[in-house]
Amino acid sequence: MVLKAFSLGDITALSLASYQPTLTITALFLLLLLTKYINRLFFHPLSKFPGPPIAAASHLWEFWQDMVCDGTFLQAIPKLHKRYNSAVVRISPNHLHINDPEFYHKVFKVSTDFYKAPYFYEAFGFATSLATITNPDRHKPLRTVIAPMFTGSVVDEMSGEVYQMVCKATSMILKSRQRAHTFNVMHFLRCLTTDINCDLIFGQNLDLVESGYHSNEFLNNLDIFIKNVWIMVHAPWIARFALLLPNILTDRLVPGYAYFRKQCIIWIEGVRQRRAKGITTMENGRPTLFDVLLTDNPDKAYKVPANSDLVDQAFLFAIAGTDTTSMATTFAIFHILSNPKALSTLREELLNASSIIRSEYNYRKVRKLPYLSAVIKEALRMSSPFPGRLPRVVPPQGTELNNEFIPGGTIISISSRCILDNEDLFPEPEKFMPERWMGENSRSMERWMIAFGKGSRSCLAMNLAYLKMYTMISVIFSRFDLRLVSPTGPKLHYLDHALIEMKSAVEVEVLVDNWEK
Ligand code: HEM
Repeated sequence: MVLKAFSLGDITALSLASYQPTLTITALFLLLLLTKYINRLFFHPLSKFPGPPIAAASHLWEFWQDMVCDGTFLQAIPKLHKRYNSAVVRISPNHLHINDPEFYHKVFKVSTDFYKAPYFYEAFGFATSLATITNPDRHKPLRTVIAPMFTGSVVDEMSGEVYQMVCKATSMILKSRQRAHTFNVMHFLRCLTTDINCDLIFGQNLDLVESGYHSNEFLNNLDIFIKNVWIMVHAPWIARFALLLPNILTDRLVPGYAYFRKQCIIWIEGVRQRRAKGITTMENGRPTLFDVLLTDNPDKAYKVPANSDLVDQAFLFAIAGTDTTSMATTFAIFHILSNPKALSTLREELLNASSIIRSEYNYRKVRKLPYLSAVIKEALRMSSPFPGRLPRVVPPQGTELNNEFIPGGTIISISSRCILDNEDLFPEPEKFMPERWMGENSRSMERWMIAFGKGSRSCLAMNLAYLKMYTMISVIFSRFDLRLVSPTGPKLHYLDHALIEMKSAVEVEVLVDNWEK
């Protein structure tokens, strides 16, 4: 009995003694955390701005929207601005979201001193690419080397080839139509844009259209990568760590990532091997983007970088050139087919222009067709493939909005959806109205065509994106009478995964092939 009492007392005393340091450390840690949260909530320079207290105190709110609610940031943001009745809301301890169209032009302009935010751009796993470099002194020279590949006149020269690829692709629709009367628009356009893109960037054609536009490993892995993109942003150390592991483990940790890098290495190696044989251009005499990137250019102080930097570049162009244009064009096809008036106006314009579309494709003239141009702008407005945060850092001297000072170093975001759905700029924004880009307002409206961004970091390949969109839409609607099978509702659903991830599949049926008649 004595022994038992002694043992129990002793054990309790002993365990308390051994737990004491752990308890003290835990208590200290919690106290530190609490002090940090209280400081962020009440004494931080951004505490004067409204927002959910959880967002002010920790990164949990942003994490919750991205990871747990799976890319619902876009829906949550306008609600916050409404709830707090403010153009500025705090969405993270050091991050403000701003809903003010004029302020957009202060940030997204040529020679801006609001630079891209490293926490975001460097986390995607291709940190030295043109789009993700945050340091302007490294970005500007690289852009000068790549930009000549995408000028208006260079892109004009590609129009014949792109037209041929689009025509061939539309013929494949008919072949597949013999098996099934409908086709998945997004899937078809992704295969087409991937073929065009790989040709231009690496001089290699994946032949996705030719092989009956079946899903392939590249597109499957692109889907997987985009689906999991927020893991990279919220836990960037995972990607860094994953890269040190064998590919099979990397793919477990950040799905799609290892495949993508491996595929980029194969493409770049293909260009290297061709060049080693003395062939420095494609058959059409034009160099590919990687012919340019694999050549020192002393005039522009460009030296071919390390292989990992080239892979980053390939990674960016493989993603940027594929889903962006196909998504915007899917939106165009869906909305045209959902609006009988838009469909008949477009068909009439294209019918009258058949000499510059069907007989001999003249892109310079096609891109001046007024209704087609308005349709494309409206589709870009309604889709905006990069709809959410494109965060920038406020320059050291700080900035001002509505007489409120925002200190230097603050991260700010202006989601393009907030501008493109702004009722003052675009009345009844949920409606597809190409006419809003026409008539006497058309020039002033250009200021709000922000789907490609604006300024020094705007889309480098805007001309190419337009070429693809004009050609795909003009050929498809000249050639076919189509019927929308699904969705039959007024909206396309998508999630914000930095790039949009489509949730609605647009299914269309070919009724008549007008070019067969
Ligand atoms: C409808 C189609 C497209 C849209 C709406 C679009 C939109 C954008 C936007 C908004 C940005 C700026 C992103 C930011 O601020 O972080 C951007 C950058 C960029 N885009 Fe596009 N894009 C499209 C197609 C393409 C295509 C087809 C390519 C390449 C083949 C491309 C290559 C790039 C590159 C390289 C940048 C980085 C430019 C820089 O920072 O200097 N884009 N794009």
